Amino acid sequence: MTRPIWIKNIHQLATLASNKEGPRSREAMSKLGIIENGSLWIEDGIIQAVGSTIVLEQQYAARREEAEIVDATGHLVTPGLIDPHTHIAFGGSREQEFEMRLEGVPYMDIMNAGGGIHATTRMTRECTEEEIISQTTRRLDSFIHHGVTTVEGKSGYGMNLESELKQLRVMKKLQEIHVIDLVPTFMGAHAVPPEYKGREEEYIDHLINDMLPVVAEEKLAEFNDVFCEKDVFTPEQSERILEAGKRYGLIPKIHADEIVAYGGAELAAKVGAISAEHLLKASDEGIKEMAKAGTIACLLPATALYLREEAANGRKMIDEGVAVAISTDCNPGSSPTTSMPLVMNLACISMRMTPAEALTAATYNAACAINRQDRIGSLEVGKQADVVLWDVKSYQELQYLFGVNHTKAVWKKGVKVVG
Ligand SMILES: N=CN[C@@H](CCC(=O)O)C(=O)O
Ligand SMILES: [Zn+2]
Repeated sequence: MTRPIWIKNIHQLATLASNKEGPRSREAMSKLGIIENGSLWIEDGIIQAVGSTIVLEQQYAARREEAEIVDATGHLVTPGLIDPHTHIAFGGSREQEFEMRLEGVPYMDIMNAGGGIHATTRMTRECTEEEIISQTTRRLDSFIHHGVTTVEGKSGYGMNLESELKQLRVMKKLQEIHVIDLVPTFMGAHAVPPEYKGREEEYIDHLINDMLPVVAEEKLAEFNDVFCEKDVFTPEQSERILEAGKRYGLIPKIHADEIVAYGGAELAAKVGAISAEHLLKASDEGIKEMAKAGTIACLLPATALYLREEAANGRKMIDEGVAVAISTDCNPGSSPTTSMPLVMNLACISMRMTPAEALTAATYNAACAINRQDRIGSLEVGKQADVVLWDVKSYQELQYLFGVNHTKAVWKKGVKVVG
């Protein structure tokens, strides 16, 4: 039996609790369920009680000696942050491309010349499972130190049956050995591999007929993602791939309208995608359709910054009724960061979201984007005790003091893993 944990005297406890289920948009994104001088009682990895310290002192009067007490005077406590979009399991790195881009070479030109996603695919194919596990573990360690307790991860640097399965199996193993919960997405449609150049439809047939059945059979993924972009997959091809995934129980996600407006947001609404990603160039019509369909916008302001592009219009999306989540997009090319706190800062600075909206986007709405809102994303009785204690007094201060990692302690399923 492990000792209960009682985190008390919390200056500001942002529970993110609400009596309304489902992704939040408009003013619901600003409601953080704040408790001043709050308390959390954690036992068996689960939150047993949430409330003011005065109330929990009475409730647990008979058991206070039993508990390990954490005095959070002067501190903010939030749910563990959730990163709903990463490409975390890969081999190698691409710092020379970073220099090329700084000299002005566009991201897609590098990719079309065989670099970018193709370069990482070559390096990932060459790695053993053990090598990818070791490189990915370093990134997961960095995530947890930034207060992130759950991470979605995509395949897509294999682009053949063997290597796609290798990436997904690596994530399955990491799920067993690392404290972070990893949520796997199949993204065989990250690009058309060079060996299929000019035979795009054949690659799609291969993906649908040979890859999807094995991914589903081995239960290696929950979602199916496509890079719907000019010179990658057209909306029609993307729809075919996502509809095929649905037949295997994989929920659609789409990398949409990142570089050019391409109808990705509209397609996300049409196929019932749980989320559409990037959306820098999403059309007004596409945003409206996403709001109507309940598709979450998963916005990646660190990627926009890194590519020196104008960020997606998060403000407009929230005002139009789209639920917004945010993510690092952690990948070796367009956003090699593991800092969700920085992403929250950028959501405020580059997407004109409020500090409260940024926190909702990195917790509850991020949980919704990976279909986990029943167990994570808010601090409520019965939910997993994924908790972060921050070295600031409020969520406002967390977003204001930007570019700094204020994580002081992290509990994953009630076990202290940082601090
Ligand atoms: N845009 C497509 N895929 C990734 C980048 C992958 C890479 O450059 O390796 C993204 O979401 O940003
Ligand atoms: Zn991505």
